[in-house]
Amino acid sequence: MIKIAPSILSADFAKLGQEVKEVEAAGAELIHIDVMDGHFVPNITMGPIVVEALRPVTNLPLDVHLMIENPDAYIEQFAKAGADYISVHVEACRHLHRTIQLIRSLGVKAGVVLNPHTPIEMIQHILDDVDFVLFMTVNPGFGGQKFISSVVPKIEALSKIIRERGLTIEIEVDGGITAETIGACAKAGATMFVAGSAIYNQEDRKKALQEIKAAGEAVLQ
Ligand SMILES: O=C(CO)[C@@H](O)[C@H](O)COP(=O)(O)O
Ligand SMILES: [Co+2]
Repeated sequence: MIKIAPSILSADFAKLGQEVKEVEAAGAELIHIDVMDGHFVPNITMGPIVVEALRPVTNLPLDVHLMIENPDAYIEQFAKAGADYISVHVEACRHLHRTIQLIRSLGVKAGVVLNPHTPIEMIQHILDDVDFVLFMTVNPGFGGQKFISSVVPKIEALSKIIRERGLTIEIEVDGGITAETIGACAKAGATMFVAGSAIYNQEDRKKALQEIKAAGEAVLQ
């Protein structure tokens, strides 16, 4: 089962509600919201008020990707605003276990994110506590970057650990996902795929989304 999470970072911010509705109608499973603070990453995007504004616009789960320093200070605000999934970067958390517990205590699915260069060993002691792991396949900060294929063996290695330990953790992949790159990640064990520019920068978003999903499902048959 392949889930597609369009990233609104590549949407038209002047009509965000409509942009979300369009990908929902096109068959998206989640809406991915990239939160950037200008410190952890060199870009500034949106905060809890955008999540709150989008909450009544869609029935889809809101997948909030926090690329911020000190995420603990904002997690409650994002949960109250309507986030269903919240992920934090292992590189931004001083007390990762505490942060993950905080997310879960608010009734939100908790995820941990790894930058392309961060080894999976960094999260082996948190695997019992997370709902999902997000692998960055670009350096975080911007949409429209090139997929970094050297991340795929890390996805494969984590899938093996998840299987061996009998855990129920979903693997999400974010960055440069297209109909060409999704297959290798799906084969490696990922099930949730963020796609920003490959959907929103296309004339026919529905066609683009369906092609990406079909390419992911094709390798599983
Ligand atoms: O978190 C990020 C970037 O930091 C992503 O969610 C991007 O928004 C994905 O965009 P594409 O690579 O699919 O264009
Ligand atoms: Co993201």
